Amino acid sequence: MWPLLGNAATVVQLTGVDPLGLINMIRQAAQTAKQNKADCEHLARRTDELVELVTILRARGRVEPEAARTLAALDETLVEAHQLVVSCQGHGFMPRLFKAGRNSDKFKDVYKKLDACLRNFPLISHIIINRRLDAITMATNNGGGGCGAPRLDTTSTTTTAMVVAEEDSAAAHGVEVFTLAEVTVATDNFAVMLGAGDSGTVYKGTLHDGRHVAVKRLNRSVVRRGAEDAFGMELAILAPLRHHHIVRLLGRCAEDGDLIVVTELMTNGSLHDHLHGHRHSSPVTLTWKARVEVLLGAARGVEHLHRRAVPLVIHGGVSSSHVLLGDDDSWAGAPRLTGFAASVWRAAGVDSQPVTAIAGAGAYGYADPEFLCTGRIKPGSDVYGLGVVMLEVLTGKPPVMSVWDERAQSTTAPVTLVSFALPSVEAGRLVDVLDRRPVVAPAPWQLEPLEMVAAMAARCLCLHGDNRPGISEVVVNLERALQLICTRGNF
Ligand SMILES: Nc1ncnc2c1ncn2[C@@H]1O[C@H](COP(=O)(O)OP(=O)(O)OP(=O)(O)O)[C@@H](O)[C@H]1O
Repeated sequence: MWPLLGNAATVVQLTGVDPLGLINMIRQAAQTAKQNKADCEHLARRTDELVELVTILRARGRVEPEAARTLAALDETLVEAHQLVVSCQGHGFMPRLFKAGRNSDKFKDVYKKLDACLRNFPLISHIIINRRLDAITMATNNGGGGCGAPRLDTTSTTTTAMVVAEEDSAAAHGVEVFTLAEVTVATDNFAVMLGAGDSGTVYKGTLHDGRHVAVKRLNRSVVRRGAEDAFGMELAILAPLRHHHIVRLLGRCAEDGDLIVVTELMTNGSLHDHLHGHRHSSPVTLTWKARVEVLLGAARGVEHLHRRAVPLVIHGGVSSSHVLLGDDDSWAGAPRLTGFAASVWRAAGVDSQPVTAIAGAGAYGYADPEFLCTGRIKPGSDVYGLGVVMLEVLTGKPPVMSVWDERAQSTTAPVTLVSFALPSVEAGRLVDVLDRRPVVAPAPWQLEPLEMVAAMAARCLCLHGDNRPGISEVVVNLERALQLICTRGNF
């Protein structure tokens, strides 16, 4: 189709309109379409979803041959989409060209082409990063010592490679590079700890320009195979993500064996701390409205990763510790996802994909049972994690806990929240496990929206990923539950 794509002019370049301009023109033309109005508007929405991708690719400047081929096909499809929408405006010679009957086939054809382009991008990113890793590994192993020089151990080689490989991506997305001295000053020598996770410890900091930030420093004393690789991967995956419900990556530092990620500060900590910590009067524990708002925000973040991010991402670690809450006035409506160390780019054309040793599908209590059996991760693994978070929010209980055994007069060995609460939910007895902090004795009209959330949680927690709902269905369900709560008095 486009044999010399590396350097060849694309259709868009030939027509003199850039892809963002075309997307805009499609949007405008759809508004005035007279025939196939619904199809035109749908097509406009689909092409609107490409704005992020096109912006990122333009920011990169240099385009690899694989990406150039797909970009050219995308350009060509955008031109076709624009012609099709214009043809539906009912004047000129185009309407004669695309008769109504044939138009529906034309729309299908354009959707197919758009899908084909979008499916290619994760694969392309994968190829490009692997190629860079190979080149860097070869250079590191051959360089400096010549024949007989000792080979670096694979972990540190891969680490160097990952860090360098993410540099292109991070730089293209405006991620700043900080020196260790700058980070040390910003954090007052790592004085205030915000939290700690599997891959590092997070500190509070203030940059020279006054921005408050969270600084995650890989805990190098923890010998965890692959932890450093995860760090580089986290940067590469997080750098291009821009969404209201995903924490924003601001900077990084790789110096003197220190690997540091700088993100925006989420001043109200994690959902886990609010639900299970020692806060006496957290707004999350006070109302069901706030709780469902937080769930909805988290679900929207996952929806972005699964359906709109470029490349698509599987989070791999959805948990209440990875749902962060922001400013006082808007925090309940603006939770953001973090914890991307186990994330992977979604592979094209497969239902599930193998993961490396460093990635997974959730910590204990959150892990997708299908992943535990097969070792393969899929978007449904995140839906399972979100199902556990939904149960945490409904019951106020942590993902793993001990329960009091009346007969033995002692606490049991730790059990998961799923095995503790799901039987009651499935039996229609949510009240038996419902958290009483927001409403001590909920009336049936208050229980109804919570039962909607519980029923959705139960579906998210199906053993087989294929039986779980897609993330957009979860979002719609939570929107409905929230709407019901709001119309019934914001309890
Ligand atoms: N941007 C932030 N603002 C405020 N607190 C944060 C921020 N990032 C992390 N934290 C705190 O630090 C804790 C651990 O951070 P994070 O989830 O990134 O680490 P992690 O569990 O090691 O992640 P991963 O699973 O990616 O390794 C969080 O639960 C939260 O309490």
